[in-house]
Amino acid sequence: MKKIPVTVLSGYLGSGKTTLLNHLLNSDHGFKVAVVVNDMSEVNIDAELIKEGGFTRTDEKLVEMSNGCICCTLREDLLIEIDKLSRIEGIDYILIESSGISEPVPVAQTFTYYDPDLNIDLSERTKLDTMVTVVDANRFWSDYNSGQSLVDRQQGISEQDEREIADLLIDQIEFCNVLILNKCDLLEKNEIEMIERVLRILQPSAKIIKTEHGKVNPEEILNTGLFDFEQASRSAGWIKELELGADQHTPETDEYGISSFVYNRRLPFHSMRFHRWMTERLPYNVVRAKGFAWCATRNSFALLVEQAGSSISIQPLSYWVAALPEEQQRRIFRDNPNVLDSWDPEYGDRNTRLVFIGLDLDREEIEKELDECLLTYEEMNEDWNRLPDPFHWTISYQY
Ligand SMILES: Nc1nc2c(ncn2[C@@H]2O[C@H](COP(=O)(O)OP(=O)(O)OP(=O)(O)O)[C@@H](O)[C@H]2O)c(=O)[nH]1
Repeated sequence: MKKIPVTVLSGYLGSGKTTLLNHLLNSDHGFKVAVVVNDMSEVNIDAELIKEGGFTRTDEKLVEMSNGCICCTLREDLLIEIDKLSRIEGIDYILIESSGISEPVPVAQTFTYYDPDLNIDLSERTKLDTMVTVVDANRFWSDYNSGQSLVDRQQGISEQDEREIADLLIDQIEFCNVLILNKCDLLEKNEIEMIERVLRILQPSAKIIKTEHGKVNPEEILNTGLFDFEQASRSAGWIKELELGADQHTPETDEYGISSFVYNRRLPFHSMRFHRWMTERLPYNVVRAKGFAWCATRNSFALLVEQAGSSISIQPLSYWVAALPEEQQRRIFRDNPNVLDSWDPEYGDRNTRLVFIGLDLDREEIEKELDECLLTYEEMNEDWNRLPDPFHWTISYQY
Protein backbone atom coordinates (compact mmCIF):
# COMPACT_ATOMS: atom_id res chain seq x y z
CA MET A 1 0.00 0.00 0.00
CA LYS A 2 1.32 3.45 -0.90
CA LYS A 3 1.77 5.56 2.21
CA ILE A 4 0.32 9.04 2.30
CA PRO A 5 3.06 11.66 2.60
CA VAL A 6 2.71 14.28 5.32
CA THR A 7 4.20 17.77 5.54
CA VAL A 8 4.23 19.56 8.89
CA LEU A 9 4.44 23.35 9.10
CA SER A 10 5.91 24.71 12.32
CA GLY A 11 6.91 28.24 13.25
CA TYR A 12 6.30 30.75 15.99
CA LEU A 13 3.04 32.70 16.24
CA GLY A 14 2.51 35.06 13.35
CA SER A 15 5.48 33.87 11.30
CA GLY A 16 3.29 33.19 8.27
CA LYS A 17 2.23 29.51 8.43
CA THR A 18 -1.41 30.13 7.45
CA THR A 19 -0.32 32.47 4.66
CA LEU A 20 2.01 29.76 3.36
CA LEU A 21 -0.69 27.11 3.68
CA ASN A 22 -3.16 29.22 1.72
CA HIS A 23 -0.53 29.81 -0.93
CA LEU A 24 0.04 26.04 -1.20
CA LEU A 25 -3.67 25.28 -1.41
CA ASN A 26 -4.04 27.79 -4.22
CA SER A 27 -1.06 26.38 -6.10
CA ASP A 28 -1.15 23.77 -8.75
CA HIS A 29 0.40 21.01 -6.65
CA GLY A 30 -1.56 18.12 -8.12
CA PHE A 31 -2.53 16.45 -4.81
CA LYS A 32 -5.86 15.85 -3.16
CA VAL A 33 -4.93 17.17 0.24
CA ALA A 34 -6.33 16.90 3.70
CA VAL A 35 -5.39 19.77 5.98
CA VAL A 36 -5.11 19.70 9.76
CA VAL A 37 -5.05 23.13 11.38
CA ASN A 38 -4.13 23.46 15.02
CA ASP A 39 -4.93 26.68 16.86
CA MET A 40 -4.44 27.26 20.57
CA SER A 41 -7.54 29.39 20.90
CA GLU A 42 -11.11 28.13 21.17
CA VAL A 43 -12.06 29.72 17.88
CA ASN A 44 -9.85 28.30 15.15
CA ILE A 45 -8.96 31.55 13.38
CA ASP A 46 -6.44 29.85 11.12
CA ALA A 47 -9.08 27.41 9.91
CA GLU A 48 -11.39 30.35 9.13
CA LEU A 49 -8.59 32.04 7.18
CA ILE A 50 -7.99 28.85 5.24
CA LYS A 51 -11.67 28.47 4.42
CA GLU A 52 -11.67 32.07 3.17
CA GLY A 53 -8.33 31.75 1.45
CA GLY A 54 -7.41 28.65 -0.39
CA PHE A 55 -9.84 25.99 0.69
CA THR A 56 -12.14 25.97 -2.25
CA ARG A 57 -11.91 22.53 -3.79
CA THR A 58 -14.62 20.09 -2.82
CA ASP A 59 -12.26 17.09 -2.86
CA GLU A 60 -10.15 18.55 -0.05
CA LYS A 61 -10.72 17.96 3.63
CA LEU A 62 -10.15 20.30 6.57
CA VAL A 63 -9.79 19.20 10.18
CA GLU A 64 -9.76 21.84 12.90
CA MET A 65 -7.97 21.11 16.15
CA SER A 66 -8.54 23.89 18.66
CA ASN A 67 -8.03 24.79 22.29
CA GLY A 68 -4.76 22.91 22.75
CA CYS A 69 -1.50 22.01 21.10
CA ILE A 70 -0.83 18.97 18.91
CA CYS A 71 2.65 18.51 20.37
CA CYS A 72 1.24 17.86 23.86
CA THR A 73 -2.39 18.28 25.00
CA LEU A 74 -3.89 17.28 21.63
CA ARG A 75 -1.31 14.68 20.66
CA GLU A 76 -3.71 11.76 21.01
CA ASP A 77 -6.35 13.63 19.02
CA LEU A 78 -3.76 14.20 16.30
CA LEU A 79 -3.11 10.46 16.09
CA ILE A 80 -6.83 9.74 15.80
CA GLU A 81 -7.47 12.46 13.21
CA ILE A 82 -4.52 11.50 10.99
CA ASP A 83 -5.52 7.85 11.20
CA LYS A 84 -9.06 8.76 10.09
CA LEU A 85 -7.80 10.97 7.24
CA SER A 86 -5.46 8.26 6.00
CA ARG A 87 -8.50 5.99 5.51
CA ILE A 88 -10.47 8.44 3.36
CA GLU A 89 -10.64 7.35 -0.23
CA GLY A 90 -8.84 9.71 -2.61
CA ILE A 91 -6.79 11.73 -0.11
CA ASP A 92 -3.18 11.51 -1.25
CA TYR A 93 -1.45 14.18 0.85
CA ILE A 94 -1.78 15.47 4.41
CA LEU A 95 -0.68 18.97 5.44
CA ILE A 96 -0.49 19.90 9.09
CA GLU A 97 -0.24 23.45 10.39
CA SER A 98 1.00 23.26 13.97
CA SER A 99 0.10 25.88 16.50
CA GLY A 100 2.71 28.63 16.85
CA ILE A 101 3.86 27.28 20.21
CA SER A 102 4.19 23.70 19.06
CA GLU A 103 7.52 21.86 19.21
CA PRO A 104 8.27 19.83 16.08
CA VAL A 105 9.96 16.79 17.67
CA PRO A 106 6.89 15.37 19.48
CA VAL A 107 4.74 16.00 16.40
CA ALA A 108 7.23 14.04 14.27
CA GLN A 109 7.40 11.27 16.88
CA THR A 110 3.65 10.80 16.54
CA PHE A 111 4.35 9.25 13.15
CA THR A 112 6.94 6.80 14.36
CA TYR A 113 5.42 4.69 17.12
CA TYR A 114 2.56 2.31 17.78
CA ASP A 115 0.09 3.57 20.36
CA PRO A 116 -1.23 0.46 22.13
CA ASP A 117 -4.03 2.33 23.97
CA LEU A 118 -5.50 3.68 20.74
CA ASN A 119 -4.29 0.71 18.69
CA ILE A 120 -2.97 3.12 16.05
CA ASP A 121 0.28 2.89 14.13
CA LEU A 122 0.45 5.87 11.78
CA SER A 123 3.57 4.51 10.08
CA GLU A 124 1.43 1.79 8.47
CA ARG A 125 -0.52 4.21 6.30
CA THR A 126 1.38 7.52 6.37
CA LYS A 127 4.94 8.71 6.01
CA LEU A 128 6.37 11.94 7.34
CA ASP A 129 7.73 13.59 4.21
CA THR A 130 8.95 17.11 5.11
CA MET A 131 9.27 19.13 8.29
CA VAL A 132 9.02 22.82 7.47
CA THR A 133 9.74 25.69 9.85
CA VAL A 134 8.61 29.21 9.04
CA VAL A 135 10.72 32.01 10.54
CA ASP A 136 9.57 35.62 10.69
CA ALA A 137 12.64 37.47 9.38
CA ASN A 138 11.32 40.78 10.66
CA ARG A 139 10.87 39.64 14.27
CA PHE A 140 13.60 37.04 14.52
CA TRP A 141 16.10 39.06 16.56
CA SER A 142 13.56 40.81 18.78
CA ASP A 143 11.81 37.52 19.60
CA TYR A 144 15.06 35.60 20.07
CA ASN A 145 16.54 38.20 22.38
CA SER A 146 13.30 39.15 24.13
CA GLY A 147 14.15 37.19 27.27
CA GLN A 148 10.43 36.48 27.54
CA SER A 149 8.64 33.24 28.20
CA LEU A 150 5.38 32.14 26.58
CA VAL A 151 3.58 32.89 29.85
CA ASP A 152 5.01 36.45 29.85
CA ARG A 153 3.23 36.93 26.53
CA GLN A 154 0.15 35.01 27.66
CA GLN A 155 0.81 32.47 24.92
CA GLY A 156 1.50 29.42 27.06
CA ILE A 157 -0.45 26.19 27.06
CA SER A 158 -1.12 26.84 30.72
CA GLU A 159 0.02 29.17 33.51
CA GLN A 160 2.83 26.67 34.15
CA ASP A 161 4.16 26.81 30.59
CA GLU A 162 7.42 28.60 31.30
CA ARG A 163 9.14 27.77 28.03
CA GLU A 164 11.21 30.67 26.78
CA ILE A 165 10.46 32.06 23.32
CA ALA A 166 14.15 31.66 22.35
CA ASP A 167 14.07 27.94 23.28
CA LEU A 168 10.95 27.40 21.20
CA LEU A 169 12.44 29.22 18.20
CA ILE A 170 15.63 27.19 18.42
CA ASP A 171 13.70 23.89 18.76
CA GLN A 172 11.75 24.74 15.62
CA ILE A 173 14.87 25.80 13.68
CA GLU A 174 17.03 22.86 14.73
CA PHE A 175 14.54 20.15 13.74
CA CYS A 176 13.43 20.64 10.15
CA ASN A 177 14.24 19.91 6.52
CA VAL A 178 13.17 23.23 5.06
CA LEU A 179 13.44 26.66 6.66
CA ILE A 180 11.18 29.31 5.18
CA LEU A 181 12.61 32.73 5.96
CA ASN A 182 9.41 34.72 5.51
CA LYS A 183 8.47 38.41 5.51
CA CYS A 184 11.59 39.28 3.56
CA ASP A 185 9.71 42.28 2.14
CA LEU A 186 10.10 43.99 5.53
CA LEU A 187 13.90 43.97 5.72
CA GLU A 188 16.90 45.25 3.77
CA LYS A 189 18.83 42.76 1.67
CA ASN A 190 21.86 42.72 3.99
CA GLU A 191 19.67 42.21 7.09
CA ILE A 192 18.01 39.22 5.44
CA GLU A 193 21.35 37.80 4.38
CA MET A 194 22.67 38.06 7.91
CA ILE A 195 19.71 36.16 9.40
CA GLU A 196 20.08 33.59 6.65
CA ARG A 197 23.74 33.05 7.61
CA VAL A 198 22.78 32.69 11.27
CA LEU A 199 20.08 30.14 10.39
CA ARG A 200 22.59 28.30 8.21
CA ILE A 201 25.03 27.88 11.10
CA LEU A 202 22.26 26.94 13.55
CA GLN A 203 20.79 24.45 11.06
CA PRO A 204 23.32 23.41 8.40
CA SER A 205 21.23 20.59 6.91
CA ALA A 206 17.96 22.28 6.01
CA LYS A 207 17.23 24.02 2.75
CA ILE A 208 16.66 27.73 3.41
CA ILE A 209 14.13 29.50 1.21
CA LYS A 210 13.54 33.25 1.44
CA THR A 211 9.93 34.25 0.86
CA GLU A 212 7.45 37.10 0.86
CA HIS A 213 3.94 36.11 1.92
CA GLY A 214 4.95 32.45 1.95
CA LYS A 215 5.23 32.27 -1.83
CA VAL A 216 7.23 29.12 -2.31
CA ASN A 217 7.27 26.55 -5.08
CA PRO A 218 5.10 23.66 -3.72
CA GLU A 219 7.72 21.17 -4.90
CA GLU A 220 10.07 22.51 -2.25
CA ILE A 221 7.87 21.30 0.58
CA LEU A 222 5.49 18.69 -0.80
CA ASN A 223 6.60 15.17 -1.60
CA THR A 224 10.30 15.97 -1.17
CA GLY A 225 11.10 12.70 0.59
CA LEU A 226 13.54 14.65 2.76
CA PHE A 227 12.48 13.59 6.26
CA ASP A 228 14.43 11.00 8.20
CA PHE A 229 13.96 11.01 11.99
CA GLU A 230 17.50 9.98 12.85
CA GLN A 231 19.04 12.53 10.49
CA ALA A 232 16.73 15.32 11.62
CA SER A 233 17.64 14.63 15.25
CA ARG A 234 21.30 15.08 14.42
CA SER A 235 20.98 18.03 12.05
CA ALA A 236 21.45 20.94 14.47
CA GLY A 237 24.52 23.09 13.96
CA TRP A 238 25.88 22.49 17.45
CA ILE A 239 25.76 18.70 16.96
CA LYS A 240 27.55 18.93 13.60
CA GLU A 241 30.16 21.14 15.20
CA LEU A 242 30.75 18.68 18.05
CA GLU A 243 31.01 15.80 15.59
CA LEU A 244 33.60 17.67 13.57
CA GLY A 245 35.68 18.33 16.65
CA ALA A 246 37.56 21.36 17.84
CA ASP A 247 39.81 21.94 14.86
CA GLN A 248 37.72 21.25 11.80
CA HIS A 249 34.72 23.44 12.25
CA THR A 250 33.00 25.60 9.64
CA PRO A 251 34.83 28.64 8.23
CA GLU A 252 36.28 30.85 10.95
CA THR A 253 34.36 34.06 10.32
CA ASP A 254 32.21 35.23 7.45
CA GLU A 255 31.62 38.78 6.27
CA TYR A 256 28.88 39.26 8.87
CA GLY A 257 31.14 38.08 11.68
CA ILE A 258 29.16 34.87 12.24
CA SER A 259 31.34 32.10 13.57
CA SER A 260 31.45 29.06 15.80
CA PHE A 261 34.01 27.09 17.75
CA VAL A 262 34.26 24.22 20.21
CA TYR A 263 35.72 24.73 23.69
CA ASN A 264 37.23 21.41 24.69
CA ARG A 265 39.05 20.75 28.00
CA ARG A 266 40.03 17.74 30.10
CA LEU A 267 39.86 19.46 33.48
CA PRO A 268 36.73 19.98 35.59
CA PHE A 269 35.08 23.33 36.12
CA HIS A 270 34.77 24.93 39.51
CA SER A 271 30.97 24.63 39.48
CA MET A 272 30.29 28.02 41.02
CA ARG A 273 32.67 29.94 38.76
CA PHE A 274 31.36 28.19 35.65
CA HIS A 275 27.70 28.69 36.66
CA ARG A 276 28.35 32.38 37.35
CA TRP A 277 30.10 32.81 34.01
CA MET A 278 27.25 31.15 32.09
CA THR A 279 24.50 33.06 33.87
CA GLU A 280 26.16 36.43 34.42
CA ARG A 281 29.09 36.84 32.06
CA LEU A 282 28.23 34.99 28.87
CA PRO A 283 28.91 37.54 26.10
CA TYR A 284 25.68 38.97 24.63
CA ASN A 285 26.86 38.16 21.08
CA VAL A 286 26.69 34.38 21.71
CA VAL A 287 23.56 33.31 19.81
CA ARG A 288 23.69 29.64 20.74
CA ALA A 289 25.82 27.61 23.12
CA LYS A 290 25.32 23.94 23.77
CA GLY A 291 27.33 20.93 24.82
CA PHE A 292 28.54 18.88 27.77
CA ALA A 293 30.42 19.97 30.84
CA TRP A 294 32.36 18.33 33.64
CA CYS A 295 31.77 20.15 36.94
CA ALA A 296 33.74 19.15 40.03
CA THR A 297 30.89 19.13 42.57
CA ARG A 298 28.84 16.83 40.28
CA ASN A 299 31.74 14.63 39.34
CA SER A 300 29.64 11.58 38.40
CA PHE A 301 27.51 13.29 35.77
CA ALA A 302 27.95 14.75 32.35
CA LEU A 303 26.02 18.01 32.48
CA LEU A 304 24.06 19.31 29.49
CA VAL A 305 24.69 23.00 29.05
CA GLU A 306 22.27 24.88 26.87
CA GLN A 307 21.79 28.52 25.93
CA ALA A 308 19.50 30.22 23.41
CA GLY A 309 19.07 33.99 23.68
CA SER A 310 18.83 34.73 27.39
CA SER A 311 17.60 31.25 28.27
CA ILE A 312 20.32 29.23 30.02
CA SER A 313 20.15 25.81 31.61
CA ILE A 314 22.68 23.39 33.11
CA GLN A 315 21.19 19.99 33.86
CA PRO A 316 22.45 16.44 34.53
CA LEU A 317 22.46 14.34 31.37
CA SER A 318 23.91 10.94 32.23
CA TYR A 319 26.61 9.23 34.29
CA TRP A 320 30.15 9.50 32.99
CA VAL A 321 31.18 5.98 32.04
CA ALA A 322 34.22 6.49 34.28
CA ALA A 323 31.85 6.91 37.26
CA LEU A 324 30.20 3.50 36.76
CA PRO A 325 31.21 0.23 38.47
CA GLU A 326 33.97 -1.61 36.60
CA GLU A 327 31.74 -4.44 35.46
CA GLN A 328 29.31 -2.02 33.86
CA GLN A 329 32.21 -0.15 32.25
CA ARG A 330 33.51 -3.41 30.71
CA ARG A 331 30.07 -4.09 29.25
CA ILE A 332 29.94 -0.60 27.72
CA PHE A 333 33.44 -0.97 26.23
CA ARG A 334 32.42 -4.31 24.72
CA ASP A 335 29.18 -2.94 23.22
CA ASN A 336 30.57 0.49 22.21
CA PRO A 337 34.33 0.16 21.67
CA ASN A 338 34.43 3.72 20.26
CA VAL A 339 34.05 5.02 23.85
CA LEU A 340 37.70 4.05 24.26
CA ASP A 341 38.86 6.24 21.36
CA SER A 342 38.87 9.34 23.52
CA TRP A 343 39.41 7.62 26.88
CA ASP A 344 41.85 9.42 29.14
CA PRO A 345 43.99 7.14 31.39
CA GLU A 346 43.29 9.38 34.39
CA TYR A 347 39.85 10.95 33.77
CA GLY A 348 38.22 8.40 31.46
CA ASP A 349 35.46 10.02 29.40
CA ARG A 350 35.12 13.05 31.68
CA ASN A 351 35.68 16.23 29.70
CA THR A 352 34.00 19.45 28.58
CA ARG A 353 32.90 20.09 25.02
CA LEU A 354 30.92 23.27 24.43
CA VAL A 355 29.94 24.73 21.08
CA PHE A 356 29.63 28.50 20.78
CA ILE A 357 27.85 30.09 17.83
CA GLY A 358 27.64 33.85 17.59
CA LEU A 359 28.38 37.19 16.00
CA ASP A 360 31.88 38.70 16.25
CA LEU A 361 32.84 36.16 18.89
CA ASP A 362 36.13 36.78 20.67
CA ARG A 363 37.21 33.17 20.85
CA GLU A 364 40.45 33.86 22.71
CA GLU A 365 38.71 35.92 25.38
CA ILE A 366 35.93 33.34 25.87
CA GLU A 367 38.49 30.54 26.15
CA LYS A 368 40.56 32.56 28.59
CA GLU A 369 37.56 33.35 30.79
CA LEU A 370 36.37 29.74 30.70
CA ASP A 371 39.87 28.52 31.55
CA GLU A 372 39.70 30.71 34.64
CA CYS A 373 36.58 28.73 35.64
CA LEU A 374 38.51 25.43 35.61
CA LEU A 375 39.81 24.07 38.92
CA THR A 376 43.20 25.47 39.87
CA TYR A 377 46.07 23.13 40.73
CA GLU A 378 45.33 23.63 44.46
CA GLU A 379 41.62 23.04 44.01
CA MET A 380 42.33 19.84 42.09
CA ASN A 381 43.88 18.47 45.29
CA GLU A 382 41.04 19.53 47.58
CA ASP A 383 37.96 17.52 48.49
CA TRP A 384 35.67 18.51 45.58
CA ASN A 385 32.54 17.81 47.62
CA ARG A 386 33.44 20.73 49.84
CA LEU A 387 33.57 23.20 46.97
CA PRO A 388 30.53 25.48 46.61
CA ASP A 389 27.75 24.06 44.46
CA PRO A 390 25.26 26.30 42.63
CA PHE A 391 22.96 23.60 41.27
CA HIS A 392 19.52 23.09 42.76
CA TRP A 393 18.65 19.74 41.22
CA THR A 394 19.15 16.43 42.94
CA ILE A 395 19.57 13.05 41.29
CA SER A 396 16.95 10.54 42.28
CA TYR A 397 17.89 7.63 40.04
CA GLN A 398 20.63 5.05 40.49
CA TYR A 399 22.70 3.05 38.02
N1 LIG B 1 4.65 41.94 5.33
C1 LIG B 1 4.41 40.63 5.35
N2 LIG B 1 3.39 40.16 6.07
C2 LIG B 1 3.16 38.82 6.05
C3 LIG B 1 3.98 37.94 5.33
N3 LIG B 1 3.53 36.68 5.53
C4 LIG B 1 2.46 36.78 6.35
N4 LIG B 1 2.23 38.08 6.69
C5 LIG B 1 1.21 38.61 7.59
O1 LIG B 1 1.58 38.23 8.91
C6 LIG B 1 0.42 37.98 9.71
C7 LIG B 1 0.52 36.56 10.32
O2 LIG B 1 0.50 35.63 9.26
P1 LIG B 1 -0.12 34.17 9.45
O3 LIG B 1 0.04 33.47 8.15
O4 LIG B 1 -1.49 34.25 10.02
O5 LIG B 1 0.87 33.61 10.52
P2 LIG B 1 0.75 32.22 11.35
O6 LIG B 1 2.12 31.71 11.50
O7 LIG B 1 -0.24 31.33 10.72
O8 LIG B 1 0.19 32.77 12.72
P3 LIG B 1 -0.43 31.88 13.94
O9 LIG B 1 -1.50 31.05 13.36
O10 LIG B 1 -0.92 32.93 14.89
O11 LIG B 1 0.68 31.10 14.52
C8 LIG B 1 -0.76 38.15 8.76
O12 LIG B 1 -1.28 39.44 8.94
C9 LIG B 1 -0.14 37.99 7.38
O13 LIG B 1 -0.86 38.68 6.41
C10 LIG B 1 5.06 38.47 4.57
O14 LIG B 1 5.86 37.79 3.92
N5 LIG B 1 5.22 39.82 4.64
